[in-house]
Amino acid sequence: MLRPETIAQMPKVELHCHLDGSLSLSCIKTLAKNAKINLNLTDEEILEKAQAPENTRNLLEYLARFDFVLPLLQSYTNLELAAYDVARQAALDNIRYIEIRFAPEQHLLQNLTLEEAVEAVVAGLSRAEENFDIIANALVCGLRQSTLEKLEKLPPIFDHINDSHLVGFDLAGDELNYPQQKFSGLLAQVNARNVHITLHAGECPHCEQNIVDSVNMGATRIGHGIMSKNLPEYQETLISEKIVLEMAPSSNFQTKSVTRIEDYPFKQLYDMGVHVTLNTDNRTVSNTTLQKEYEKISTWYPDFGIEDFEQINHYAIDGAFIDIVEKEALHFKFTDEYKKISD
Ligand SMILES: O=c1[nH]cnc2c1ncn2[C@@H]1O[C@H](CO)[C@@H](O)[C@H]1O
Ligand SMILES: [Zn+2]
Repeated sequence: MLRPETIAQMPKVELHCHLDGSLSLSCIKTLAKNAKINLNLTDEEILEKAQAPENTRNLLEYLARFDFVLPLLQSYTNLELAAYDVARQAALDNIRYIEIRFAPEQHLLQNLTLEEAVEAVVAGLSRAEENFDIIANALVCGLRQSTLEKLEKLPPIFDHINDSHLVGFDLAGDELNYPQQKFSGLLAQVNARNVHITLHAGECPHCEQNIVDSVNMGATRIGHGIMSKNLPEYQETLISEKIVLEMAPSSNFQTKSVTRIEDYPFKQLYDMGVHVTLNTDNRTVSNTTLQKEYEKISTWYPDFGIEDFEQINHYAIDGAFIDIVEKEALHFKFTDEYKKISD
């Protein structure tokens, strides 16, 4: 088992982090003040509302926790501050490259347009890049429970926004009731624009088919993908196609993807050669940091060593939605820094 100080030294990549689920306490308070919303709550009460309890029963109960912060994220200023806040926390977590995702349609209650919501987030990420040693990009999420009419407004965002920080598309939300098949037309519109795709899939019990369908619809990464453990014949395809699984241990236990460590497939998939990665999913809702997720993995699998953590970061770099030159620079930097930690 690695010491927390060793884990803290490791540079990290995070591919799966939701903006709205990851706001710090101080940021939540600032956003409320700006929005002229009187929360009238102690710090403990704020966190209680923003975090999912351990006895959360399923994904839908987990997602209900987002209702608390969304009213605070309805202006350009607040979205910019929120994006800055999450990238700042990531830099403190020794993350050098992060992709932060959000669903623009949830931020339009005060007359922002979809494009303005994206511009605000991208502006906050750019400002964080100036102040911290981090590269921070944005992903646009569609919500599965949304109407197709609303969802079809998302692909054109990629025509209208010409900013290098906007790097990909995701589908999040209710996987229990909205399987992947429903979205083939939408994803064709995303593919037509050559936009990178990662999709939440295989997060819920009995949802494994969504993983196969997601890859067939153009996803090169899968959000969680826990149920791939039930697809022994398909694991070879995940390996040969170098599909990246964005796993998030704390979140996966809270949503009851799994309930026993023996059933968590991270190490088994890693040993087979599947490109697994570690992520927070939601720093606040899951009350975590990437440091804590690494510590958890190190405790569960004491043999998972520095070189294994380095390997999953190289997998994450390979799967990142950036160009080959940026990837090479990150690979080089990580190899160099991990070597120093091992020495
Ligand atoms: O683990 C997850 N699975 C599915 N959807 C999620 C998860 N975490 C967050 N969101 C959803 O994504 C939206 C945009 O960030 C959040 O508002 C939440 O509804
Ligand atoms: Zn997620």
